[in-house]
Amino acid sequence: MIARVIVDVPSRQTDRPFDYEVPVELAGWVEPGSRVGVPFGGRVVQGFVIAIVDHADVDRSKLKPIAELLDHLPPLSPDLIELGQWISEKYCCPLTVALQAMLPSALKGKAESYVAIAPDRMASELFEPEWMHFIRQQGGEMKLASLQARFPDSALDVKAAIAEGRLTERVAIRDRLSVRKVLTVFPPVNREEAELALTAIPARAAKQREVLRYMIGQEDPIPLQALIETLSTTSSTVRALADKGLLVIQEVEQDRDPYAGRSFRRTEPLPLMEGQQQVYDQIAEALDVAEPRVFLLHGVTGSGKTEVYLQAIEHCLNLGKQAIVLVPEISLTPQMVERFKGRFGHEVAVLHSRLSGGERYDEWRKIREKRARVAIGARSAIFAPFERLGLIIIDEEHESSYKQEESPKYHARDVAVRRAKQHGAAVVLGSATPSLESYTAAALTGASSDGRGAALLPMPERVGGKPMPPVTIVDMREELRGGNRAMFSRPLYEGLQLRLERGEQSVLLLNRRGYSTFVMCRACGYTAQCPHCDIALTYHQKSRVLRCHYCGHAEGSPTACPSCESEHIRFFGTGTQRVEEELSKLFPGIRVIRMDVDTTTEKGSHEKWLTMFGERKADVLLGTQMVAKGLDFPYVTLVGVIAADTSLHLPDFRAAEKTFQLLTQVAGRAGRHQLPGEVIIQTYNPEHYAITTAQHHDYDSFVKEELGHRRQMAYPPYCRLILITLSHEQLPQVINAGDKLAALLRQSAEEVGALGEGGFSSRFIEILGPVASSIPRIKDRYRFQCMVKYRGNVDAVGIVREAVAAVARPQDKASVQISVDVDPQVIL
Ligand SMILES: Nc1ncnc2c1ncn2[C@@H]1O[C@H](COP(=O)(O)OP(=O)(O)OP(=O)(O)O)[C@@H](O)[C@H]1O
Ligand SMILES: [Zn+2]
Ligand SMILES: [Zn+2]
Repeated sequence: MIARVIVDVPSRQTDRPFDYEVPVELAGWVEPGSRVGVPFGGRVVQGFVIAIVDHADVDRSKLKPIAELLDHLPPLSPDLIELGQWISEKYCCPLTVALQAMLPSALKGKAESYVAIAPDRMASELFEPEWMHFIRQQGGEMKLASLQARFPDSALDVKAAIAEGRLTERVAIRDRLSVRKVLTVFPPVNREEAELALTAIPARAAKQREVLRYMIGQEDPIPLQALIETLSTTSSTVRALADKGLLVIQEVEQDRDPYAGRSFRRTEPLPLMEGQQQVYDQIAEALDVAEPRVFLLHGVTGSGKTEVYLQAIEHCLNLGKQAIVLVPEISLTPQMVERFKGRFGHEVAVLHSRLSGGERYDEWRKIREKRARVAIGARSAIFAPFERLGLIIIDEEHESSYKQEESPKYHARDVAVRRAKQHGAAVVLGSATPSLESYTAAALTGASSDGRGAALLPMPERVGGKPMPPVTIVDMREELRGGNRAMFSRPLYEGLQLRLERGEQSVLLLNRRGYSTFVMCRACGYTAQCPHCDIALTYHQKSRVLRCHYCGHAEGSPTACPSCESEHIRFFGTGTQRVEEELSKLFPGIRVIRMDVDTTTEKGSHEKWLTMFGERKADVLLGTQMVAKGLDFPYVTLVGVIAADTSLHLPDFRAAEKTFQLLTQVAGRAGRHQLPGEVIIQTYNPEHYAITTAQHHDYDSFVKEELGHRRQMAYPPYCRLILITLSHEQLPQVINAGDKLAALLRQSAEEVGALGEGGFSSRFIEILGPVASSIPRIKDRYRFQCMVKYRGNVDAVGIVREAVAAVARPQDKASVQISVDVDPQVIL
């Protein structure tokens, strides 16, 4: 039997299966999806079996055997392998990178060397070195690294011993994390016998008596540690009883449950509103026929999308299938999880990046071992290892965080559609502000069963006919003319004042992108820049440190200008910290919760702040994008946006779309319950269509206007993009490689005969660049980019793959690095 293995060496040359012999003792265990350790280039590396075949491509006698099998259940299934192949093709990345992305990081094993005393040397020798004696004490085998740590001078001797055959070396793949096992004490099986034994225990072993008596009275096994603590005894006492065969101590697998100790109030399905019912019926019908279908649920904020998701999932489970719910990382709050756990209890597995590696691994195993039927999580939860998927829900489908920014640069929305096709599952994309891509796909094509296009499901009204909150636009230029230089306009100031008086709550959004504090000298104009990246350093007030958000470089903040020695060096910008200060100045005693990257890095902090706010322990929730999504607090009656424009001027063709989405989302946080709400948006561009349409909650008008611009500039959804970024420490090298790449791309584009056929023909390809990236240097590497725009039946990815392969020389570490981003979301 021969196994085709994808080795975990991510490079272009190794991105193909290699054949290995399956040793007899592993036959029947090794299957497609198995994770194995295999010898490769003089090392042992981790790999995935993607197929079992009878004939090898090479001379069978030359095949090496698989060194070890890493899990008894294969972590990947054939459908996930196929999905990985699709990702690797579509997003131009090595297959192993795609496969590894599907698994919790705990399963990324690394090779470790072990040394063992050779079998014929097991009899202890008279004059052996201390380290050899030590290995013997360890049972004859131990980790090489541990031996070296203990005997740092032994390296040469150990090497010699291996060469002489006194020691053998073995390499094995070890997981970074493993199943957590807890030593557990089991009550005696035969209680009568134990009672008898109890009387036989001598009086001087009183502690043993006590432990045994206690265990006789127990129904369930108890963790050893807990037993020791309860009876204030020692492990040797318990072990003594185990040695006598009166108790059993065993390792028991235990889950690290991040939600342990929290109870979730059981909720019942609500009777659906008419709008919800219509949408639900269509989804339920698709689930019944089990055909792959895509729906775009366009429901305004507060229209009750989540209830529809919950009932659709219930229907899916009743059909004996499983469901995946994707939500953006920052919306995955306890509030959100609670809504799902409240309905489906412990059958919900939660997967997100704020869990520790171990917790993530355990949640993943819950799915793998069929203990969970619903997975809720961020982007990568799309790979939840379910076998019969019925439904995939993507909430806030327009969120750019569904696109992974590092390899594999996949979009979870596209992966979802593909996975649904494999399983005959339905996909529901939900949003109050659908991405233009999804919206045009749905509006133009409607539903079709081949998994392309989508059926539009509108929910234009809030639950119970609650009105959308009125939105006031404040022109900050007028404020300035009126003599107000503060960051709060008079209407926003008065609005906040009123909420404080009434004991209601406010949410303040600081749209912070590119808007953090920076350091500038007022005398000479010097700004503090990162020495490794062409970007200004951000000032962190608490630690008084300047930090680069791209490479992590940090330095103390200067007291005098490094350039002209003037003392007029100041911190500029309006970070959340400054808004917070301003609030306390204007409203003494105001209770503010600030949520931004600085206050939410600690594990659980995000949750802590939201719970506090929900319990009305603060008057204002102030934050970045994090406060815009999914929150549902009954006492929030004012939403203020401090500066709507900051995202409007980014060098990104989606700038207007992102601004509109953010404003609409944050406006939707107000007045969702009994109390009526109000929204105040401050801006320097009051007539911009992204702002005026958001004011009127008018998605259709926004889309119409925005599509006009996209069409004119030939941007998505009127074409597709591939962004190729080249980087190198030396500028001439990057420019050279960029020119070469662009020339090759143009040549292939010409060959397919669609080059420059203009913006509106059904088939075209256009090569832009090379130009310097908008951040021209990151981590001491210069960056240039080429952009491929294409439409219609053109294999642009194929063209790019070939051109990149011709320019990149990956075996040469000093060569230019090239990264390919298909359907990029961020173009910096
Ligand atoms: N059928 C129903 N009957 C009564 N209340 C409902 C019903 N459906 C939803 N609700 C309530 O309406 C409120 C808004 O619903 P939900 O949060 O699901 O809206 P949403 O569309 O997901 O909003 P957003 O996109 O703003 O997050 C919630 O408090 C929810 O409990
Ligand atoms: Zn200066
Ligand atoms: Zn930097």
